[in-house]
Amino acid sequence: MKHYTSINDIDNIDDWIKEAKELKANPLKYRDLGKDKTLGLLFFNSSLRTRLSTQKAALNLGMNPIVMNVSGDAWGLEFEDGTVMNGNMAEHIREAAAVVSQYCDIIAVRAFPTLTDKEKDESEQVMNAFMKYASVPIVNMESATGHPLQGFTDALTISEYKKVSKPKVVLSWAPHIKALPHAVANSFTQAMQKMDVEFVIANPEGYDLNPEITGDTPVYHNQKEAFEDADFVYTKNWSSYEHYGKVVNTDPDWMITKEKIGNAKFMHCLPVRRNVVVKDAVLDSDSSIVIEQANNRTYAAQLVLKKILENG
Ligand SMILES: NCCC[C@H](NC(=O)CCC(=O)O)C(=O)O
Ligand SMILES: NC(=O)OP(=O)(O)O
Repeated sequence: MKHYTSINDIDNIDDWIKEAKELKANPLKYRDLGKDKTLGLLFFNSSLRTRLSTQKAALNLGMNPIVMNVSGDAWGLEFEDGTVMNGNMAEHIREAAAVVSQYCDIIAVRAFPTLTDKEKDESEQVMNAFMKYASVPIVNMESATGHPLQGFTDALTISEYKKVSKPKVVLSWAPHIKALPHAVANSFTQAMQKMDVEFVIANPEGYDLNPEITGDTPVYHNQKEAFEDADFVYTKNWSSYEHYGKVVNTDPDWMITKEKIGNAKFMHCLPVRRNVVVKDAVLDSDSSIVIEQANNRTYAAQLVLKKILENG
């Protein structure tokens, strides 16, 4: 594998899950694979889990991680071609990506969407510019439309906790005060579509995800109906896709409660706002597997880095 920018880069999710479980059982087995190799992590946005688990994954493989907060610390980056750069942006991505490629053997990038310019977000301008102008492999640490390290982590976690061979998995929208990206929901959907699970999505009217991603997956506008016999309830807020980037509903009736989820396991990528998205009683109960889910971020990232290192 050269780059890892989408769930579509996973050739066989069952094989990947098996390999990630082996890494989790023996995380230092390949500690010489990345010896003297450098992983550069570039953050255009905040992060706790991705920032730490991806570094931990690199360290487990013997790599040296170096981290930069691009927004604020680096020069403002211009992504448009042919512009007269007489505004705020001091450096073009063409030079920046080429230069960082000289220091790093793999570059990982986090860059959220604008949520105002649908066309620009869907063009994955930042991720694609790095792929084009860097000369080393690129890893997506959450881009405008996808969070494939999270999506694969979620598949691994469901595989670990499932009690039946084909569990029912529900992706449920929940309220939030801010307009959030679609990336996590998109990658989770794509990961579930590759797994042997019964997968459905629950969201209010006006919150249907990009139909090109949801495809044949059933979408319910009634949360109760969707939650019937669920084994896993994966919760995430996202802003409207149809009314792009807008918050068109904050109905607290969509918040996740103990009563609603019954015996299902509760999942969330984190960070999560307590008592807005989900009640304390869920997060503080045995139903919640969010901490182990976050633990799995390390092994998901480790497998991705391992596959890229082995390729080159
Ligand atoms: N990487 C995991 C989620 C990141 C981001 N969440 C956030 O921005 C939450 C911000 C807040 O709660 O203020 C998202 O939804 O894509
Ligand atoms: N789930 C996740 O990506 O968390 P961070 O935003 O803290 O990295």
